[in-house]
Amino acid sequence: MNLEDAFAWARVSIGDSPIPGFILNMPRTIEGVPTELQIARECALLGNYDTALLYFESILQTIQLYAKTVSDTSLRERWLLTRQELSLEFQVIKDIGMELASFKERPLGSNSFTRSKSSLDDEPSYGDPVDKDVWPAPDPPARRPIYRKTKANDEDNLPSWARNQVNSSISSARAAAQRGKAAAVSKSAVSKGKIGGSKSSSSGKPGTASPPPGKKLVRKAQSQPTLVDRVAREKEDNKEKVAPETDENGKPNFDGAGYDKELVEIVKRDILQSTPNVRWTDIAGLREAKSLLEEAIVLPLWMPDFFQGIRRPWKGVLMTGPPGTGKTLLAKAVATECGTTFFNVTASMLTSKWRGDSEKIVRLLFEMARHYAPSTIFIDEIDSVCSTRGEGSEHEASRRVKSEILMQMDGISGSLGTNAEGEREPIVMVLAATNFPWHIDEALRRRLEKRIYIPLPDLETRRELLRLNLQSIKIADDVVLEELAEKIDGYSGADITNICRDASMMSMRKRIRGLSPEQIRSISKEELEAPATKEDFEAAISKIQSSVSQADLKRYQEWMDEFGSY
Ligand SMILES: Nc1ncnc2c1ncn2[C@@H]1O[C@H](COP(=O)(O)OP(=O)(O)OP(=O)(O)O)[C@@H](O)[C@H]1O
Repeated sequence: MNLEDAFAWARVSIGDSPIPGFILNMPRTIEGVPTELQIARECALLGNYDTALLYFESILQTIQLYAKTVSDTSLRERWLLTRQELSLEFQVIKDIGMELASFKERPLGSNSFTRSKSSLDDEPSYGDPVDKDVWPAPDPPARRPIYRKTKANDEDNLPSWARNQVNSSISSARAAAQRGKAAAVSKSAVSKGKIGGSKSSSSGKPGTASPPPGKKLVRKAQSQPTLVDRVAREKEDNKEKVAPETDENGKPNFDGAGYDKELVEIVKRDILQSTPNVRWTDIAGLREAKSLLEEAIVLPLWMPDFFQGIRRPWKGVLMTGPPGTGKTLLAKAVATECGTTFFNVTASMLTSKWRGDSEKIVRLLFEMARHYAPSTIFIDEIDSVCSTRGEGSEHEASRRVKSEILMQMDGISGSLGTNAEGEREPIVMVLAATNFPWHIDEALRRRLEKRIYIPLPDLETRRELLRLNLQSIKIADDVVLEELAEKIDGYSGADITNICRDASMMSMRKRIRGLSPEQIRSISKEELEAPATKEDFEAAISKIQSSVSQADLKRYQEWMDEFGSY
């Protein structure tokens, strides 16, 4: 369908039917988008907001579906950006439509708009509002003509002011499209049209044929912001409210245009952690895991030319193992030590708190990660959002979130090549953790190319853990860390931290037993901070059992034998 045909169709349908059937039958191809967009904008210009919105919806959907099929990240990003801009336009048109509807609901009567005989027989026309200060001028689109198709020539049925406007819009749109400046199309088309007004009336000189009805109102309407003004203003607002110029590191702030401001704030506040402040030295043992993570993340940053082609960096790393073994700490240390921006997401955040918005959050998250690259996205408890697909109990929303994560991970090129603009691809690494690796969807498992096991601490690590945990408290001379470390075989790092905390509070508990609140308050700090004894540690160990069973360990071993990738 060429532009004229499409437009003729659209014009015929305006007024004939609230939902023109041809829209529903329209082929949804990406090639059809420019034409559809042209029609959508023309419909908006002529005040047929319902039809314009239908077109916009179809366009947004087409772009979204198409973007999913584009493997080139930068190209896909550009499509998604275009989609964001169009959805802003869509929103503005929707707002205008709603505003207009609210005018229509007001009764026509003494305190409303008066009707006068129109130069067009079948067209409603409005005179001046009775009280201009109280009642705003109705939006000119309310006066839109109802066009009817004739055998002779469709355009004959258009009043000349509208025909001139449409023709000039189309020709300028064509010219601009040829120059490849799509943005200019809307600007010139809309500003010329002033949404249902006319060029001639804007200059105060009526056109050659009958001027548009309700000239005074049209003039008044011209002082109102145009579609383009509103889009531009909304973008400005977004920038002002969402994105100050630079962050604390002097990096340009993420421009959340096109996204719900609240979502951008949520991600910035709850997920983005620029400095998690955990060092390798804060983590006991796990030497293998540390060096693997370093290799996966630091080396590609240091030697980008080496990590090309088959040696591209890993897209994702899965850390699995019993609970409390330091997986979260490792992820934080990666971000601190490697200087990457850290996005800390727990899957439960996505599945509960923002149900409904979860997919948008995932999209936003990856977009922000690319903006602040090099970035590490840490997804804890990934099994709860990416469990095996198609299970009966699977919720539709979590299925969509899962698909979005997979799609976004595919978008991480993993190569350090250059994009169409000659810029280096941003490095975004997904680091996931789970205590239930057997629940993970196989498609996700494949994308998490490195799958490493974070084990229970061995003897040396347990000793180191005791040392780390006890460095800020006093311990009695009878405490031998080596002996203690042997006694707590089978305990996780988190269990050991609990034991140390409990033991360090034993002397205080003994000291305050049987005392009144008054007496407790009068105890000196020195007395309370008596060193933890061997007896205290033994009491703590007898109270706290290991949180990991042998059966669990066996299951991890079996899974790693089958799917592990070091
Ligand atoms: N290797 C370690 N070095 C230092 N502290 C550790 C280590 N392992 C565990 N801990 C302690 O255990 C706590 C829990 O660790 P972390 O949250 O990293 O475990 P996790 O494996 O992510 O647990 P979960 O699977 O339950 O989320 C830490 O805050 C820390 O006190």
